[in-house]
Order: sequence, then structure tokens, then C-alpha cells
Amino acid sequence: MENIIRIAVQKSGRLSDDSLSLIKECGIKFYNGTGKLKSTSTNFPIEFLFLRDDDIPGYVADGVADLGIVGENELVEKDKDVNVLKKLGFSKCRLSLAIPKSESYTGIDYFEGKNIATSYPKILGDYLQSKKISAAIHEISGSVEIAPSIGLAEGICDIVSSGSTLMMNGLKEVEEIFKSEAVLIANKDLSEEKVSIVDKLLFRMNAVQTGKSNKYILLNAPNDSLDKIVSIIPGMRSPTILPLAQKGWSSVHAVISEDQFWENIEGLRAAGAEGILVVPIEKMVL
Ligand SMILES: Nc1ncnc2c1ncn2[C@@H]1O[C@H](COP(=O)(O)OP(=O)(O)OP(=O)(O)O)[C@@H](O)[C@H]1O
Ligand SMILES: O=P(O)(O)OC[C@H]1O[C@H](OP(=O)(O)OP(=O)(O)O)[C@H](O)[C@@H]1O
Ligand SMILES: [Mg+2]
Repeated sequence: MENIIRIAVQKSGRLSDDSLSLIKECGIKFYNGTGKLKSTSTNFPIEFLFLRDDDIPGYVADGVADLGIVGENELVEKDKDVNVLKKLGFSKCRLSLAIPKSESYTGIDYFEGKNIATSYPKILGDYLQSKKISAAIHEISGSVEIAPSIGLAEGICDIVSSGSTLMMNGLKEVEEIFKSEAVLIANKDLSEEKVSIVDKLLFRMNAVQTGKSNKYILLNAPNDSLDKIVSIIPGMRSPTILPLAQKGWSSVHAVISEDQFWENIEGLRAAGAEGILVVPIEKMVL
């Protein structure tokens, strides 16, 4: 089928909710009831495959799926030849080495000759090789944090986000070896027709992403402080200034990044801005 693309997304887990929300925010409608493993959109030429995340890089490399959403950790571990089209900004985590809290850590040499349990033998193996450390890697598929307490290994290498799983299992993080977030991947040999559908999807994803990282700001200010205020808030082009019913006052509207807002709020108030409103932007096309 050339006039429809297939995207592989995680069936259920740490990637699935944000993957499906992003697609919905792109205005793409589909049904994903419990247990449904395949679904076709009713308003965009796209079909969904709901899979285990481990299988997504391989399906995309083989062309079973044209696109996939997967964590960079899983993509690098599976070592498949695909194009990374976009970082998606969610499911951010890191792969780290951890050891029992009671141990004193002496640096990466600590792991020389030790046993390390992990679900990421390739990433860990490459890292240890780059540090010239020789250790025995024990591959296990889940609940890695339990390994030291049951005598399977002296250390582990696993996903860390808040660090609470490590803490609950009496472990401490000693080396961060890989940073990860969700990415959109594509098969390397897509037909021209499929590329043009993928481009439409990317256009929508970019609009959603740009919208999320910016805010629409509205404020009131006396006319004699407008120059100062305008110099503080650089808008997409330049801010819109509208007269208020109250003489000598104006309303200033602009688009700014979230970071800029927090950096400049004090300056805006000091310059005389009042009634400052910050409104989320759903989509933004530059
Ligand atoms: N605690 C976390 N915080 C943020 N992102 C995470 C976290 N844990 C995992 N991830 C990211 O989400 C991806 C999927 O994690 P999840 O735990 O759902 O995987 P899984 O159990 O292997 O799922 P599956 O059943 O699909 O194989 C990971 O590969 C990683 O990129
Ligand atoms: O640093 P933290 O915030 O505690 O997150 C890290 C944990 O999150 C993931 O597991 P998840 O909770 O998804 O469970 P699962 O791997 O058993 O599905 C990962 O495998 C870690 O165990
Ligand atoms: Mg998995």
C-alpha cells in the first residue's frame, strides 16, 4: 500500500500515553481500544501497530512499519539501521551504573572484574570497552535493580529517571552512561508517496512542539513605558500594541518562549506592566 503509512507505537508502557497524545494533538483520529493491536486513522493516511517497544526498531528497519516511536536507549541497543527524524521531548531518562549504597565507589575501575546485570548489554559493553574495563555482563530482561540483593551481580546498569527505584532497592547511581528520550524513526527506503505523507505528519508535529515551547503573553502598560517593555519581550516578529479604553494605557500581546517569560517577568513588572496573562499555545507554524 503506497498511499498510507504505518507507524509502530508502544502498546502499553512509559512511551505509549505521550506517543498517542502527540498523534492526537496533530489532529489525527483513531481508535485504540484495549487489546487492539492495529488501527487505521479515520482522517489521515496512517495505520497504527501497537507493539512491545523492543520490537519497534527492527520492524521499522525491515519495513514492516514505515515509522516508529521508541526510546533512544532501545534504538541504540538494538543497533538497527533507521533514520531518526525527530527528538520528541518525552520519556526522558538515563542509563546509569549503580552499586549497593553501602559500597564506597572508587571510580570506573570499581567495575573491573565485577558482574553487572543489565537489559542493555550492547550499550554497557561499548561503554566499558571505551573505558578499558573488563567486567562480566549478565543480561536480564527486567527488575534489574533486584540483582545485587539476590547475589546475581555486584552492580547494575539500568534506566533511571527520578532515582526512586534505585533508592528503594538500596542502590546508588555512580555513573551516567547514556541519555535518552523518545524519538521518531523512519525506514530508510520510503517511497516518494510515503515521504510526502511523513512530511505532512512532521509539519504537524513541529507545529505542536513549537506551540508547546512558547506562550502567548498579554499585559497592560502605561504608554510611556511601552518602549522599555517592547525591548524586553521580543515577539515572533514584534509585539502587537492595542489601545485600552483607559486613556494613556495599552495592551501588549506577544509570543515568547517559556524560559524567556521567567527570565523577564521581574523586568516587565519593574517597567510598569500590569495584569500579565500567559496563555498556552496549541499549535504554532513559523
Ligand atoms: N522511569 C522512566 N522515566 C522516563 N522514561 C522512561 C522510564 N522508564 C523507561 N523509560 C523510557 O520508556 C521506554 C519504555 O519503558 P517501559 O518501562 O514501558 O519499557 P518495557 O517495560 O520494555 O515495555 P514493553 O512492554 O513495551 O517492552 C524505555 O525504553 C525508556 O526509553
Ligand atoms: O528512577 P525511577 O523514576 O524510579 O525510574 C526508573 C524505573 O522506571 C522503569 O521501570 P518502570 O517503572 O517503567 O517499570 P517496568 O520496567 O517494570 O515496566 C525503569 O525500568 C526503572 O526501573
Ligand atoms: Mg521493552
